[in-house]
Amino acid sequence: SDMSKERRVLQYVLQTASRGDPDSVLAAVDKYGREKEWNMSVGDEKGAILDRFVKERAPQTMLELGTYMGYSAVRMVRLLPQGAKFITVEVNQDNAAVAKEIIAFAGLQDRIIQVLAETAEVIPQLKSKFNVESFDMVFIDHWKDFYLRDIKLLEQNKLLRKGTVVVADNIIFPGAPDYADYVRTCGKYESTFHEGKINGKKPDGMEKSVYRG
Ligand SMILES: O=C(c1ccccc1)c1ccc(O)c(O)c1[N+](=O)[O-]
Ligand SMILES: [Mg+2]
Repeated sequence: SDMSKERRVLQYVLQTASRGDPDSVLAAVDKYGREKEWNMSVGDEKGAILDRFVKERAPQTMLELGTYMGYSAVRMVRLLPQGAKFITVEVNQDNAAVAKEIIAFAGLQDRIIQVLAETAEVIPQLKSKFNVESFDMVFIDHWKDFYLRDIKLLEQNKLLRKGTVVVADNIIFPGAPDYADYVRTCGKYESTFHEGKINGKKPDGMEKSVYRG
């Protein structure tokens, strides 16, 4: 069968970006998405907001739910201090394989732990399997109807602590209304919405929720 869209993006990155240069990798994914085929990476507008959150929090431990092609993993790890621990979880084998190549091309393979699993399965194992006490920051960007289930799993497994910053993509499109309602009204988070368009046109945004501990 012919190449998947994700493989076409990878080929474009390998042919046009500079090895070991994360910014050129991000620019290539964004350019391909703008000029050729849209892809569901967080992109440059919401990505710039994410950059600011990462710089402000400077997390030593970070978790991402939903690697996809590795765009947001590259985006965030490029801003982390060298010793930081970054774990990203993806259930789709083909996309995880593309992400592995994009992350390696960006030169960040030694700073990213990729896990191929369902998030509900791996969240309860993170402390034991990956020697994590708790996360300073979490980025949620996988299936929208799993957001609420998984933030509750993170709470129950004591993986959040006072000041943990939880950022969730796609609050408007495709939307995660039950998640947004929960973080805004349960009393455990200081939650704010940050508007950011998809591909410069489609209204969307991310929710930033700081755990009160
Ligand atoms: O689900 C979609 C989707 C829905 C409909 C059509 C295309 C993609 C999507 C859209 C934008 C995202 O940022 C994103 O993370 C996702 N996703 O799959 O997780
Ligand atoms: Mg998304």
